[in-house]
Order: sequence, then structure tokens, then C-alpha cells
Amino acid sequence: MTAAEPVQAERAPEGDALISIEGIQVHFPIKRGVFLDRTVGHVYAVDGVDLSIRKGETYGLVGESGCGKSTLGRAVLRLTEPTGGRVVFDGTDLSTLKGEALRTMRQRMQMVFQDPMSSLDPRQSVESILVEGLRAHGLDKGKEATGKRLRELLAAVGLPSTSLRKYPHEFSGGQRQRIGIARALAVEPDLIIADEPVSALDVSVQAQVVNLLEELQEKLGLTYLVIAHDLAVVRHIADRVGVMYLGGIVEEASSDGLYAEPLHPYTRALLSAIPVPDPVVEDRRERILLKGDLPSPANPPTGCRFHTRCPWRQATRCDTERPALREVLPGHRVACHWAEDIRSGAIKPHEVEAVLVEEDGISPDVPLVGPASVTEVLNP
Ligand SMILES: Nc1ncnc2c1ncn2[C@@H]1O[C@H](COP(=O)(O)OP(=O)(O)OP(=O)(O)O)[C@@H](O)[C@H]1O
Repeated sequence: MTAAEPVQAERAPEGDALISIEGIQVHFPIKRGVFLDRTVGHVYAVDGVDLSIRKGETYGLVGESGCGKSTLGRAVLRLTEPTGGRVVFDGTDLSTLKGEALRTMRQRMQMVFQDPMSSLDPRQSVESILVEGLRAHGLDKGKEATGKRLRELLAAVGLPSTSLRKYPHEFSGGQRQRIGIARALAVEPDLIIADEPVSALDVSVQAQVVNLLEELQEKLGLTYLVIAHDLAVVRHIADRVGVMYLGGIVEEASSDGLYAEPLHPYTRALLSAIPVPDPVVEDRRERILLKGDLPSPANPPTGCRFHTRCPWRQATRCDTERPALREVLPGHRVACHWAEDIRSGAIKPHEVEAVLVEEDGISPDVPLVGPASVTEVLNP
């Protein structure tokens, strides 16, 4: 199976990378027929992602719902089998591992999920939830040592040891997420993939959990891949940020660099949606209203995936040639043919009629980008 269109990205400098994701693809088959035995197309959920994360670093992955963030996280751990590309963890290509070797490597990579209530078994006490993880990795070393380890884990996430006998429903959302984090820490991982770790929590509790993740990172030298749709959360926690759109990374930079000078039109649109507290700045700042939904990953637009919604779109290169992710400023990579011209102002934004995109090529009567969708650019 091949991608809709291959594209060569410039590799991120690996340096002391703990994990390198190289051209990873996850294409889900779309099955039809009475016995679901006919493959009539593919959902290109992740379509050629390259990124690497250094030891001790926090990498934030952001993008709209459905752009492939969770699938990418699962593919890294091989919870979903990638259909292309490879993941190199601490120098080992994970695709070469099987059985015991894969299990041992997986122990070093743990996941924290969005909704602690559904990721914790309601019939299990906290003690058995935590012991289960230890046992699965052969780290259950007698009653006394295990009891000590469990108390240490709870203390690390700010819960009293009396929590051990309780059940998930007896805790608040924030406390449950602390249990989810303790479960991940139980096996002493190096990398934690946190998929929307605070988005199910009250705003007042979000900061506490983010602070806990930061404290644990400092104490234990952890490396994080934090997946979130909320740019504010990622800005707070991440050293570097990757912005995803329809299965690919369109921009990657240090957190400060990205927020100070977003270069990709999609990132500019995302950031322009966040209000600025200063009324003078708020009045003058660029606001880009993205109209139309995310096109279907079963039938992604040709060329640049974002061209159907892009106010800087240039015919016909954007419609036909998929831009590679390339370094435009030091450490700042952008997948846009015109990044330099947009940055200098040589190319001005314009109002565009969004191009109609047919759903997965199977039901052409369902437009995915609403008719008469127009991208407005206010105060350009
Ligand atoms: N098992 C699957 N089979 C088919 N399609 C899938 C499967 N899992 C995910 N998808 C599709 O892949 C695309 C990416 O989904 P994914 O959940 O990775 O996106 P996301 O950016 O994490 O969104 P959200 O924040 O809503 O979870 C979506 O169109 C989704 O419907």
C-alpha cells in the first residue's frame, strides 16, 4: 500500500534522540461487502510523519480532532500496527522486535490516556490496578517490596497510601488521572505518551496535573510526547511543538519559536483563534477564520493537504505538489512551498472559495467542505 502521494521530509536532527519516528504511516483499510472482504479504499490517518524526541524533552503534538494524533501515538507503541515507516527507540528499530523483546522495550514506553474513568477498570482496586502493571513486566517482587513500591508510587503522584484499597469511582477526575500516571510510572518507563492528559478535567484541576507531569519529569528524567488539541496546554508544557494536519506534520519548532512566529498558514489560523488579553493588540492582530471542516482522511486533497482552506494558496503548485517539511528558520520546519514569501509579506492572503472535496471517492454526493465555504482574513 502506498501513500496518496509520497513526500520526502528533511529529517529532524537526531542528536541524542530517545525516539525517532521515520516516515510512519497508518492506513486503515475501508472494507465493504457482506463479509467485509473487499477493500474499497483507505483512511490515511497518519501519512508519513517524521519526528524525533530527545531524552528529557517534552514534544507537544497539536491539531484538530481527526488529524491523526492518537493514531500516531498508538503506532509508536505498536498498539496499532503501522503500515509503513519505522520507529527507532534508543537505537533499536521496534519493527524488528517480537514477543519478549518487544514486551521488554514496551515497558520503557507507557501511555497515559485522556479519560481516566474509562482507562481504569472500575472493578479493580487501586492496589490491583498498580500491581497488575508490575506483574505484567515481572516487577512484582514479594509482598513487602511491592507494598513499599506502591506507597512510593502514590506519594510520587500526590495521593495518600490509603488510596490503595479504594476503587476508581471513589476519586475525583484529577485524582483518577493521578492513578493513571502512577500506573504508567509503575514500570519505570523512559518515555510517556500522554494522549490529551488533561482535556477531560476541570480547568481548575488541569494545571495541577500539568504541574505534576513537569515535576515527575524533572525528578525521574522522563521524556514526554504530549498529544493535545489545546494549544495553551501544549505551550505550557512542551519544549518543542509539532502541528498536525490530515495525517502529516505541517510545522515544527521550539515552543517559543512557534508561538512567536508561526509560519504555516494552518498554524497561523490556529493561533489567531486565541484571544490576546491586551485590547490594543487584540484589536490589531491578524485573525484568520478557518471555514469548512477537516477534509476526510479517506480522500485527502491532492498537493498540499491544506490548500482547500488556505488563504495563501497559489495555483497550481499548492493543488498538485505536496510540500516537504523543510527547515525555514533554524530548528523551525515548515511544510509550505511559500513559507518565506508569506513571512516576508511578498504573498498576501486572499479570500478563497474552499474547494469541494468528495468523501473517500466512494460517495461523491457528500461534500466534506461545506458549500460556499470562504476563508476570511480579517485585519491582514
Ligand atoms: N481503527 C480505525 N479504523 C478506521 N479509521 C480509523 C481508526 N482509528 C482512527 N481512524 C480514523 O483515523 C483518523 C484519525 O483519527 P485519530 O483518532 O488518530 O485523530 P485525532 O487527531 O487523535 O482525533 P481526536 O482528538 O478526535 O481523537 C480519523 O478520521 C479516524 O476516524
